[in-house]
Amino acid sequence: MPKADPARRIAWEVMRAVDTRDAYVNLLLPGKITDAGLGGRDAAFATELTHGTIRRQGTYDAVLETVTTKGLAAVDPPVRDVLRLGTHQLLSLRTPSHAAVSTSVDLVREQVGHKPAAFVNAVLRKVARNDLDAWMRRVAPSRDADPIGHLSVVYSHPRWIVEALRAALGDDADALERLLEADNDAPHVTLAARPGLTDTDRAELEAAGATPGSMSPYAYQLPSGMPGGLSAVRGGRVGVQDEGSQLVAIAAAAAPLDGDDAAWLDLCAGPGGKAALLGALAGERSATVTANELQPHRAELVRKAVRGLDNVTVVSGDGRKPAWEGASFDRVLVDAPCTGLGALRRRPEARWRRSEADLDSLTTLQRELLGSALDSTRRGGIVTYATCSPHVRETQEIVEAIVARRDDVEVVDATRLLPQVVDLSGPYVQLWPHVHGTDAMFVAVLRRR
Ligand SMILES: C[S@@+](CC[C@H](N)C(=O)[O-])C[C@H]1O[C@@H](n2cnc3c(N)ncnc32)[C@H](O)[C@@H]1O
Repeated sequence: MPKADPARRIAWEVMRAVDTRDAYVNLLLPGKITDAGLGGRDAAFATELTHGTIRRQGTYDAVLETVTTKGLAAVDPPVRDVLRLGTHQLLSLRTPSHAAVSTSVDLVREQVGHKPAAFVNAVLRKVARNDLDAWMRRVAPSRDADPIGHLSVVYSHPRWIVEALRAALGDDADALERLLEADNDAPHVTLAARPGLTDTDRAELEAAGATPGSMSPYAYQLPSGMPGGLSAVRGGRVGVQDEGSQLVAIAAAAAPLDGDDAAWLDLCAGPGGKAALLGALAGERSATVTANELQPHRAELVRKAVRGLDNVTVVSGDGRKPAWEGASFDRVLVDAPCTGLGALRRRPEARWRRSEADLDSLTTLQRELLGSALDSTRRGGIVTYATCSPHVRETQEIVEAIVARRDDVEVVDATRLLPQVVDLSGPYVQLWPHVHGTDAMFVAVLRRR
C-alpha cells in the first residue's frame, strides 16, 4: 500500500487535533514539521496546506455538501478532513487533479482504512470538474438575495463574523470584501526590534533580509518565516510581533501626562509581546513596569519575553482584584481578552472556534478590567484600552459605557499619538489588515481626571 505523503499526513493530523481537542494550529504544527524532519519546500507546503485548508473550510464545505449524496454531516469527521484537504489542493493550489486525488486516497487508506477510499476518490473527482470560481457561482447564495450569505461562503467566514465586521466598517461593502480577502492571506512575519538594539543586531537583521516597517520605528518585516535562528531573537532583544501590536504599546507610552511618569502597569500581559516593548520604552525614561497576567503559565511566558529588562516585574493575579495598593500607576495598558476577530489571518482555526455567545462573558470581563485599570491609575494618569478585535461591542461600546458611567474619565484623541498612521478617524484608533497590513487592533486612550 503506498504511504501517505508526510506533509499531507501532518496537515490532516493537525486538523484532527483542532477538531477533537481544540488544539491551536500555531502551537502544534511547527513541532510536527520538525519531528517529521521536513524542511524548505516540504515544510512550507505542510504549513500552506494546514493553514489554507482550515481558513477556507467554509468555502470547501459548501462545495462538498453538494457532491456528497447524504451531505457532509453524514461523513465521518476523519474522512471529511481528507476531503477538505483534497479540495484545497484542487481548488486553491496548483496541484494536478490526479495527484490531489491519489494522495488523498493514500492518506485515507493509511489513516482511516480501505473502506472510504472509493468514496474519497469519487467525491474528489466530482470536485475536480469545476474550478473555484465556477463552484462559487453554483454553490454560494446570490449576492443580491443574500449578500452576507454570499460573502460568508465565498470568503469562508461564519455569517456572524461577516455581520460583525460589516458593522465595524460602517456598512462599507467594498471595504468589507477587501477585509475578508485580507483575512485569508498569510501574514508576513513582523519583528519588533526594541529600543537599545546593538549595531551587531541591526547588521544581523539586515543580513537576514529584514526590511523596516512603515509605521512602527521598531518593526522589521522578514521575507521568510524562520526568525528563531537570529541571535537577537534568541537573546530576547527582538521579538515576533505584529506592527499593529507595536503601535498599541507606542500609543500607550506616547500619551501626554502631567507630573510623574515613573510607574507603568500592563494589566493583561500574557504572553508578553507588549510588556517587552513597553518595558524597553519605560526604560528610556527610567520608569518601571508591573506586568500582570491571570494565568500562571502565561505569566511564565511574560517572564521569558521580558528577560534582560530589569525594570519589569511580572506578577500573576486577577486584574479585577489587584494585589497593588490603590491608584498608584501613572500609565496603565489594558490589552483585554477578546474574540480575536482582528487576528483571523494569524490563527486559522479561530473563526470556527469562536461564537457570538462568547461576547457576553468577554464584554463583562472587558468592562471590569477597564474599570479596575482606571481605579489603579492616579488622577491625571493615562489608561490605554486595546483589543485585537474590531467588534463594536468589545471596542467603542466598552469605552463609551465607562465614560458615561464615571465622571473621572476623559477620552484622549489616540490618532494624534500615531501621526504616521493613515486613514484614522478619531478619537479611537482602529487598524485594519486591508488598510494598514496589520491585525485589526483597536486603541482608546483615556485620562483619569
Ligand atoms: C489579549 S491577551 C494580552 C496580550 C499581551 N498584552 C501581549 O501583547 O502579549 C489577554 C490576556 O489577558 C489574560 N487575562 C484574562 N483574564 C484576565 C484577568 N482577569 N486578569 C488579568 N489577565 C487576564 C489572558 O490570560 C491573556 O493572556
